[in-house]
Amino acid sequence: MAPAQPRPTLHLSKVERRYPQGQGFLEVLRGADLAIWPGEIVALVAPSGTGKSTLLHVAGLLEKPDGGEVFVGSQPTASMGDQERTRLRREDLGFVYQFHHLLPEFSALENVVIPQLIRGLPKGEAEERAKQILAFLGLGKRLDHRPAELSGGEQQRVAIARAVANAPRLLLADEPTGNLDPNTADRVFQTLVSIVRASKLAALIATHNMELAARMDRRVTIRDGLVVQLP
Ligand SMILES: Nc1ncnc2c1ncn2[C@@H]1O[C@H](COP(=O)(O)OP(=O)(O)OP(=O)(O)O)[C@@H](O)[C@H]1O
Repeated sequence: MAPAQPRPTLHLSKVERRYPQGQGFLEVLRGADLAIWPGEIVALVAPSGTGKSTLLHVAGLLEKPDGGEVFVGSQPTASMGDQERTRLRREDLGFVYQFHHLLPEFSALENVVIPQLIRGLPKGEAEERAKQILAFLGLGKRLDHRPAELSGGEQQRVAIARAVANAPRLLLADEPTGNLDPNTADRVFQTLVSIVRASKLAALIATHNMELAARMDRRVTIRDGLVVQLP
């Protein structure tokens, strides 16, 4: 039997997305194509207002495309129902945002454990895994701290730990270091890359920081509603 063809972890195929504007529509994505392969870290470097968040929302199955298809692995998602999309999002995708969105009343450990419990993992296993990931990210001594008792960089590392705890296939990050000073941003970015590499994930990371973008495997931008490769 012929070996299975390798597939991108994420494949946006001719994706269209438009929003009502006045009498007509604002065409934000007009047939955007993007494939991200296992283990690849791709930077999305797009000027404000060109559709970066729209692309991340469509890739993250938070918004449905108005045309085209979004494949997560081999699964086409455009015609999936909400329940199935939620399941796929929970199992296959991890999200990191500019502001960490941690649960303020829970500890660092609990913030990483809770999404795993929601997915159905036994508590002991979820805690063990959370401890390992937090230790890998240099937070082994901060397990019991609540978000307000952590520095900005530490909070963002907890958010990264939470995003990878369910062993997603794809990590989507929107300005994950945008809220941090340059030195902390650099350290957080390094830990993000190291955990993505160690877990053999694929990642799409939106950033305005060209220095960080230069250290990723590939850079893309959005031009006239299409995804364009940058040098
Ligand atoms: N729900 C919506 N309804 C109407 N227009 C929208 C909606 N969401 C986004 N837009 C418009 O679509 C365009 C692209 O928005 P998007 O948020 O994707 O930009 P962006 O590149 O992420 O910008 P930034 O970097 O400033 O966040 C913008 O002109 C925005 O005003």
